[in-house]
Amino acid sequence: MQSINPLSGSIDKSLVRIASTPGLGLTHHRSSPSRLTVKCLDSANGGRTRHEWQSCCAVLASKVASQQQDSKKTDGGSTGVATVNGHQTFDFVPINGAVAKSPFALPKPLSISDFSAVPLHGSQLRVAYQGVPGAYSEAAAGKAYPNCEPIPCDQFEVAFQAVEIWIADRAVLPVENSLGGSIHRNYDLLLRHRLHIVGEVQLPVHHCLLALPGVRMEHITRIISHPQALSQCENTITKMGLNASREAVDDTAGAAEYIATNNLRNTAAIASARAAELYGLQTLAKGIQDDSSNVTRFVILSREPIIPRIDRPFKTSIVFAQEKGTNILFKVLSSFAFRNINLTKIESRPHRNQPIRVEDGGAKQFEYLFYVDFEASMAEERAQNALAEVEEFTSFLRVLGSYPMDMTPWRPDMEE
Ligand SMILES: O=C(O)C(=O)C[C@]1(C(=O)O)C=C[C@@H](O)C=C1
Repeated sequence: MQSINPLSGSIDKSLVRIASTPGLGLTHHRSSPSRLTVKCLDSANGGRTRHEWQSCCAVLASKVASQQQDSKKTDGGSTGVATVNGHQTFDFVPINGAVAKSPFALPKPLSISDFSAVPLHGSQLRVAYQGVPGAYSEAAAGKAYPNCEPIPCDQFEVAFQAVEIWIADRAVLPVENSLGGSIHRNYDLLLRHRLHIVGEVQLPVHHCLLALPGVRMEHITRIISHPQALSQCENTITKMGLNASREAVDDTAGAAEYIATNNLRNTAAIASARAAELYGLQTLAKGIQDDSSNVTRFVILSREPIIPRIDRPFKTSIVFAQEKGTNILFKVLSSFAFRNINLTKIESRPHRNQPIRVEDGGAKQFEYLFYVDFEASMAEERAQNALAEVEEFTSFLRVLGSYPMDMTPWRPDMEE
């Protein structure tokens, strides 16, 4: 996945393949066995993908530039960026002396600093998720697209960007859990980015307590996991009577990997059964979520919206802000109630562009953005009428997506 491959120190073949793909607006030459110079041509006629590639190159160029600073400081690697005749030109050179840190030959998550390779091979859908292999988000990607190529990303934002710059075709991101509540970060990112919700996945989440082989419950003094997973198991862990501190890490499977890589015999991870398999851990306890029907809801994001239909149940997600000084929430909710449109979710978030309104007399009011999901397709007249009405009361309204509902029958034994 990376042009600069930190494990082998060689230039990734996929970058050469990409740079060789006709119509992408990129040219390249190998200036030395370990150096690849890629040039972004403004005049290339690459069709729909050309602009995306150019923005990809711009991102790459700036990331490579910052990597250059870092690598000079740390391991002497060099990466050059220049603008030549208005074209962005950049060299990829392996970072010297980089060695494999993990004993597991699994894909390393994308991070902002290494957006670089965009494989365009075959027709397999590339689905970005946050976390490392074994994360529940990876399972959600597999449920949505069973034959996809899952692309691990180290942050939610990276998954959004991976789709925007065509490294991935879709992103699958958690938005709420039946026990832990909303994943606020993703609500904020939905607004900041221009991707469309094209589907949802509801995934039963069954947590396990994992530790190194041979470690017993009484050895555990620390439990690490994703904050959502810690909160979903809070009561069960307390009831187990473990005298262990709890620490938040980026994702559940990452916690398992961390224990294995660092041979931590006093630490347990809350993660999936698949993470135990992947990272060679044993299961101390399973089904430790506080409710057996624990479910996380994920949204599927794409660059293009889908055409809403009426031949199957659809959901629509919107975000809106109120007119200054008016209280519109009741009116908005009535627009749906009068048309018998069921609301499935409402979430308020700070209006970050304008968080405070100072009223006459000095009182400060917090400003909010409201996210609403309702059970109707934008192809239905009642939904269109409801939104036309909502638009009258609001200063800002955006449809985040109209998409098929996940109607998978729920079975308590469905394990992830
Ligand atoms: O850490 C993971 O495995 C994730 O996929 C993230 C996440 C989340 O953000 O809620 C997804 C599902 C579970 O609810 C716990 C964690």
